[in-house]
Amino acid sequence: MAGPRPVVFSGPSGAGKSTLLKKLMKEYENVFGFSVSHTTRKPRPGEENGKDYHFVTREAMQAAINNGEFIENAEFSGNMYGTSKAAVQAVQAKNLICILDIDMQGVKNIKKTDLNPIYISIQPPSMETLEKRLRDRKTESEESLQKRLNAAKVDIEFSKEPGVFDVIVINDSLEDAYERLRQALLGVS
Ligand SMILES: Nc1ncnc2c1ncn2[C@@H]1O[C@H](COP(=O)(O)OP(=O)(O)OP(=O)(O)O)[C@@H](O)[C@H]1O
Ligand SMILES: Nc1nc2c(ncn2[C@@H]2O[C@H](COP(=O)(O)O)[C@@H](O)[C@H]2O)c(=O)[nH]1
Repeated sequence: MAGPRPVVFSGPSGAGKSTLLKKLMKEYENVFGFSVSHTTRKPRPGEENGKDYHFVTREAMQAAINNGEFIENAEFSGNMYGTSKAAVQAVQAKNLICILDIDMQGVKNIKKTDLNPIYISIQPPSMETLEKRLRDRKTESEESLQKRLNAAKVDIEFSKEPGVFDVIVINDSLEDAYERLRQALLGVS
């Protein structure tokens, strides 16, 4: 795919990917653009269709996958998620650096494509902190929270595999983590 090298953000649910990438895109709005994924999960308060996600039904998403419209897709915590070719192309057409926020399965699948992104893992300082942040976010049912915490344990181990990620940022203090991210991506602090 043409254009500057995309950036993949991955890491456990609740690690702080959205928080960090929103901060980055606010500061560098003419540099980065977000690849708006599709999902079958219900919108959270404040989330906008077409901005945070394309919120779709399972039937519509499966039909689009079958039609070859997705670069990757995955089932996570009981919902479908996926990156459409159109989402990435829309960012690249503006000559912006495309940012993808995807789970571990997405990382594995993107590695089989020719997208060639920089892979960044955002990790929590501990499982206890992760659980607290997810609970305090108040977006998940107990069932969804437990699924996300179980997935997080696998994700944390995956992130330790040599060569999977180019950069690992531990999101302890938000300001410190942001500075490390900015340094890694732009060489500025
Ligand atoms: N460094 C931090 N210190 C304290 N709280 C934080 C920090 N970073 C993020 N948070 C908070 O933790 C919660 C989870 O962050 P966020 O939603 O960005 O995670 P995420 O990795 O994008 O999760 P998901 O994968 O579920 O979308 C949010 O309520 C956010 O405000
Ligand atoms: N494989 C993909 N994973 C995705 C995509 N968009 C988001 N995600 C990941 O899903 C979980 C949960 O997100 P949430 O918004 O419900 O909290 C998180 O880890 C995201 O990174 C995608 O297109 N493909």
